[in-house]
Amino acid sequence: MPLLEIRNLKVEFATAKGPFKALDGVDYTVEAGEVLAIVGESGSGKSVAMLAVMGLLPDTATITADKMEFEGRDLRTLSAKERRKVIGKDISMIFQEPIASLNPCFTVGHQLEETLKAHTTLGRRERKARVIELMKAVGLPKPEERVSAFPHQMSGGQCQRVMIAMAIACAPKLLIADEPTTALDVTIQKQILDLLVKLQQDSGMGLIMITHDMGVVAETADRVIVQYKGNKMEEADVLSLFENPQHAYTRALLSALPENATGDRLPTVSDFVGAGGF
Ligand SMILES: Nc1ncnc2c1ncn2[C@@H]1O[C@H](COP(=O)(O)OP(=O)(O)OP(=O)(O)O)[C@@H](O)[C@H]1O
Repeated sequence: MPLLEIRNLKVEFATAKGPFKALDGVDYTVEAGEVLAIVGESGSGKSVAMLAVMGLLPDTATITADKMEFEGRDLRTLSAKERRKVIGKDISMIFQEPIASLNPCFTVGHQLEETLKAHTTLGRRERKARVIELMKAVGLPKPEERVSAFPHQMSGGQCQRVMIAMAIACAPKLLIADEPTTALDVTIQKQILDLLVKLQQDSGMGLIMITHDMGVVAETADRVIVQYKGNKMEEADVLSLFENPQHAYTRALLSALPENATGDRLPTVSDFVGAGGF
């Protein structure tokens, strides 16, 4: 049984200009221990799809799917209470803006402890020990001191490490990382990607990596879904996708990688729109 199995997921938003179809019938399957990358440019519906899984879309969204299962449990029919047991514990998510995702009023140690309080039965002393353990696991220096730091006293990369610590606090079976390195400096991006891959390999959790960056796909993924304007263009294992891309849009994304540059200017996807028939 797959960890996550979604069939024909559609999301439509009610907007002032009328209904807007953000996702138009996409399938996603993630096996236990697998890294799936969902790649596509801005607006392709990558985030919307995973926010639908997490139940985090606003009321203006209408979500339909023929199947939406986590470990065989139907996510569509879970009560709010049952959903809280799965979301944030078995499935967790990290976002692009680590500083904005943390509460500025509380220390990072407190915020990590709150996550443990919500989802585990650990006592106070055990929680404090686990917080230090988690901070070590994500490579935060001097965790005994850093527990008392507020988010604004940390760098973006360190805040993302805290967010990752929060996300793995309850040993999730599936972690969804939505552009986890986009807001960070280039040198830090690589460190955070390496950390995510290491945590995934050590724990065996499934990982969904949402990205617009084929470089990130190459570094992390086992399998790749390429999305464009709410539709799936292509799905393949990572080697086949890079060696033998089937769809013109995938070739467009690949040609935007710096190592594939031929002229004095990098091509963009818009150079291919129309020509490739998508
Ligand atoms: N709450 C909302 N109301 C209306 N439209 C929305 C809402 N949230 C997202 N959309 C639209 O849905 C489409 C898909 O958005 P989504 O955030 O999933 O794109 P994405 O591929 O993740 O790109 P990005 O990397 O920019 O987030 C976009 O056109 C976006 O404007």
